[in-house]
Order: sequence, then structure tokens, then C-alpha cells
Amino acid sequence: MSQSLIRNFSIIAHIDHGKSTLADRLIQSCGGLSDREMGAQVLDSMDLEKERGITIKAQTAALTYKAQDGKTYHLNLIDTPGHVDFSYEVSRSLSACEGALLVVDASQGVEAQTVANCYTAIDLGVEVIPVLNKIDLPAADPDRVAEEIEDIVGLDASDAVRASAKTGIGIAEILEVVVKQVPPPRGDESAPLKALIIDSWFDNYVGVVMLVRVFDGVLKPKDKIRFMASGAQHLTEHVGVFTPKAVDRPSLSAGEVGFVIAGIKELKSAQVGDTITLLDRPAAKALPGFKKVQSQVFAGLYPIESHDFEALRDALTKLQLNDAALQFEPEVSQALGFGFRCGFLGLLHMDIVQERLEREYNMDLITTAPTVVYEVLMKDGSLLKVENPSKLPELSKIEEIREPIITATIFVPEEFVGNVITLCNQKRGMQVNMQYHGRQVMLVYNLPMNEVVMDFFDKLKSTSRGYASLDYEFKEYRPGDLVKLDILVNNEKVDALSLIVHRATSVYRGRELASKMREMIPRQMFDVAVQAAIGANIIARENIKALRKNVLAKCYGGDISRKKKLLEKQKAGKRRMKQVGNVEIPQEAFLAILQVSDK
Ligand SMILES: Nc1nc2c(ncn2[C@@H]2O[C@H](COP(=O)(O)OP(=O)(O)OP(=O)(O)O)[C@@H](O)[C@H]2O)c(=O)[nH]1
Repeated sequence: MSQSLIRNFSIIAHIDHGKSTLADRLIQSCGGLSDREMGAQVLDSMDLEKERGITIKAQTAALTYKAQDGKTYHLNLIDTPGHVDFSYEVSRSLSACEGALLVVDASQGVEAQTVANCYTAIDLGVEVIPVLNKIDLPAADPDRVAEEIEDIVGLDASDAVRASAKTGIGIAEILEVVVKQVPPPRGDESAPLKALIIDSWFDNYVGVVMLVRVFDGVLKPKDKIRFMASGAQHLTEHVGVFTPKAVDRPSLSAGEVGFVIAGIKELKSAQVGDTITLLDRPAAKALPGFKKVQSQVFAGLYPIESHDFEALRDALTKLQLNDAALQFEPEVSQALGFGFRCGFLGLLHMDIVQERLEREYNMDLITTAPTVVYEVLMKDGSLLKVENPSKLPELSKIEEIREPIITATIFVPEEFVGNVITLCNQKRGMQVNMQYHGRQVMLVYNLPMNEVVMDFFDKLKSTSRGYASLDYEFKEYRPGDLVKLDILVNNEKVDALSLIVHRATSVYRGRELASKMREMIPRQMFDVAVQAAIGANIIARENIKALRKNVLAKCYGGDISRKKKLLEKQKAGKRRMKQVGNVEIPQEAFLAILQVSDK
């Protein structure tokens, strides 16, 4: 296929600005799917995404478009996620593209991920084309938003296409703009093969599926291939494209984006970012690949039934292939037994992994409270990374504890600026910058990350009636006055409930936490004491009174089905409990800290 007729592009946007709707429209108008197949939103294919309405895995569609110049073009659309947790996937998708449509909601304007994603694209040398979406809305103000784009992002938006992905206005124009403004790929078809793995996942029928961008050379079925980083060798079985249905092709050549299936069973050998080359005519140098993503948030995942440990390991291994950002390592908790310490990009990522384990792999899990990674300088000069509060060494041996600080960029309409500043101050934030851009205000704060992972995003949304948007990046480790808060249940420390908190809020949080736990732990056959402690000091104590009545007593003499139902309900409830010592603790109690509000 002639490269002059290929256009590889992504759509980038702030969450909810209409990226998926636009992608569907483009696919539909290029005839990729019949109306019946369109479904609600085709690119967000995972069930979970449908429910949450966010795009998680980048996917792609190869489209055929007859342009006004009479030529037929091959457009490869690569979908990208829009949430702050998944920004690394945006850069992955973008490295397979020459152009990107920057979709901005004309009723909302520029927001945090608009800016972050746009800069990522510019850094990667991708041509960015602004599109003003949702112009059908009465509140749309495309002129103002075009100015905002110029003012904040520095991109000329005066000629930006004004579109509505919902009604279809501007879709034809967008396709023309893609053909005219996105540069065609410039690979060398006769050079040795270089194909970048931009995504890979495990399919139960065919094994590992890799999404690749071919930069040089040609890849065909029956080719012997080699992965340049891992060294693994395989025989190509199928190559093809997603339309978005998978369709086999005789070859994939320089400039094209498509899938490769090579009968790969072992999950590790098809790493995202690796370069595929041919065994008998290898490329001299691999493509640059991707920066390794660092997990920012850690939590323990424990099977409720201890014999599910191996099944959980298996499920995590499979998920990891699909999700390079997920990390895990076995760990043992006195309270919870054998489980895994898992690293995530953020809270949303953690939620999604947990839900996928439960739904797709039928795991019943207990999750501990999320924590960030602390750096601990010991008195003997050594430096430790602590990603599990219960592993914090004895205070007497510690010189200082350093916590991760992030730089957060927040966009918010003027009327909510005061609320947002108050929130940032509550979270120990330091203002770095504040700028007015029309109605939008950009606030830049340095904030301790542990304050942000807990509930900052939800608070930010509620304090701004949903209008504020956030993007953040890691800045540095900084010494902080931090202490370990332990929870004791019937005088026994429950390691899985330990937390690292700032000294100033430790007493308050300890009390709140103990009182939340009292509400959450069901009454048992005996009294249960819940205590919060810092070192040897007990700072709070709550009592859970023993249960007196039999639950069944109430429906004695009543009909049997009701009794059965009650027992069923109890049984179902039990599945989410973990026996710690002689006390049954429900899942919610392990996450109670997320519900402790600020003073
Ligand atoms: N009125 C109007 N609504 C639109 C338009 N485009 C998208 N929407 C709606 O805006 C909401 C968000 O659209 P999505 O396409 O899911 O947004 P997205 O950017 O893909 O969001 P994520 O996948 O979550 O990142 C949906 O309810 C769409 O129906 C438009 O042009 N006009």
C-alpha cells in the first residue's frame, strides 16, 4: 500500500469531551460497521468501560476513505484513554501516529487533560489539529473556546473544524482535514523490519495478540520474527487490521498499523514497547520504545479463600500483559494471609483492576487501603522504599521519612477558585502559580501525593460542581513529619490496617478511623475493642458490643422462604469478610480510611 495514502492518527481529549463518540462517527461514516453493529460506542469495547463510560485500553480501527481529491485513503484511527491515570497510554498510542485530533468541548473549554495530552503529542512530534466539538449544545461558545486554545495551548484554532459528534455536523470536514493535515508516514519498505508493539493482550483462543506499528520493512504470515529486547523468537501466524472487527491481511508494511498473532503463549515475551524484526534479516537498532511506567499507588490484594492464591497469581499475570502499568509481588500479612502487593497508576486504575479480577476471573478479594511509596532514610545511611505501611521500620532507627510530592495543574471556572484553594490548603498544598485565561483559571500546586490519592479528585469535583479538572505529575521526595498509625482489634495489631499519616492530622484521623471501623465491623458473639495507636500510645478506643439476639429469632414461625433468604443474605455477606484472629472484618473496614473526612 502506498504510504502517501496512509494517515495514522489518534484522537486526544479531556475526559467526556466526546472522543469516543467522534471515533464512532468516523468509523460509521467510513463504512467500517453497519448501523446494527455500531451498538452504543464501539471503540470502548470492554463491558467495564461501557458501564463507567471511560476508555481504558487504546484500540484501533483501519478505515477506508474516499477523499474529495478522488483518491482512496487508508486511515488508521488509534483510540486513546482520557483519564489522568492513563496518560502513559496516550503517549503509547501517539507514538504510532503522525497526527492527532485535539477534541475540545465547545461548551466546557480547555481542561487539564486537553493541555497535558496536547503537550505529550507536541513532544512526540505529532501534528495536532484542534476540533471544537458539541457545537449543537446551546451553551457552546466555539469562539471563546478557540481563543482559549490559542491562549493556553498556543495552537492556532481560528480555522478549527466546528463539529458535533452527536448530530454529525462537521464529520465530513474532519475526515478531509485528516487527509490534508496529517503527514503521511515515511518508512522504508525495503529496509529490515522494524515494528513497534504499541499494545498487547491475551486472547483465550489465539494467545497473545499484538498491536503494532510497522516503521520499516514488511511483515507477513510465516515470517520468523525476533523481539529485539526480550530476544524471543516466534513464527508469525496471522497479520491483519481491526476495522474494528479483526480482518486478516496478506502483509503489514511500512507505515501501517495492525495486529500480529504468532502463537505466543508465554505472557512475558511480547512486551509493549519492544521492537519486532525478522530473524534472517534483522534491523540493526531497536526503536526507542516507551518509558517504563512507575506505579504511584500500592495496595494489598488478598483472596478471601486462601486456596485461591495461585488462581489470583495467574489472573494478575494475565492482566499484566494487557496492562503494563500493573505491578505485583507476593506478600504475607499476619491478618490476611498470602496475597499480593500491587502497584497501580492511581485509584481509578486500582478500581478497574479489582473489578476485572472479580468479573473476568471470578476472584473474591479483600483490598487494603491504597498508599503511596515513601522513601525512608535510616540512621545507618541506607535508603529504603516503603510501599506497605506495616513494613515501616522502627522509628528509633529512622533518620527521616520522605513523601512523594506532585505538581498538580487544575483548571477551574473563576467562581470556584476560592473553594479549590481552600481544598488545596487543607491537603497541605503550596501554590506555585495562578493564571486567568478568560473564564478559566489555571492553578498550579505542589501537594503531598498521599493526600491526593485518597479523595482529592472526588473533593475537587464536588467543590467545583464538577467543573474543575486535574492533571498531575511526580515532582520529588520531600522529608515530612510522618507517623505510622496502627489499628488494634481486640488488642491485636492488624498489619493490613496500618497507615502512614502526617503527624498534624494523625490523632484526628486515628479517632475517625476507629469510629468508622466500629460502624463497619458487625457485632460478634463477644465484645470487640477497636483501638488506634501511634507507637505505644493508644489515641482512640471504640467498643463493639456483643450480639445478643439470633438473627433468625425475628422470623420464627414466619414463612420458610424468608428464613432461607435471610440465611442466603448472610452467606453472601460473609464472602466479603475476612477472619482476623477471632473477629470477622468486612471488606469496607479495610478501606475505612477513604471515608474519613478532613477536619
Ligand atoms: N450534545 C453533544 N453531546 C456529545 C457530543 N459528543 C459527545 N457527546 C456526549 O458527551 C458524552 C461524552 O462523550 P464520549 O464520547 O464518551 O467522551 P470521551 O471523550 O470519549 O470520554 P472518555 O471515553 O470517557 O474519555 C457522552 O454522553 C456523549 O453522548 C456532541 O457533539 N454533542
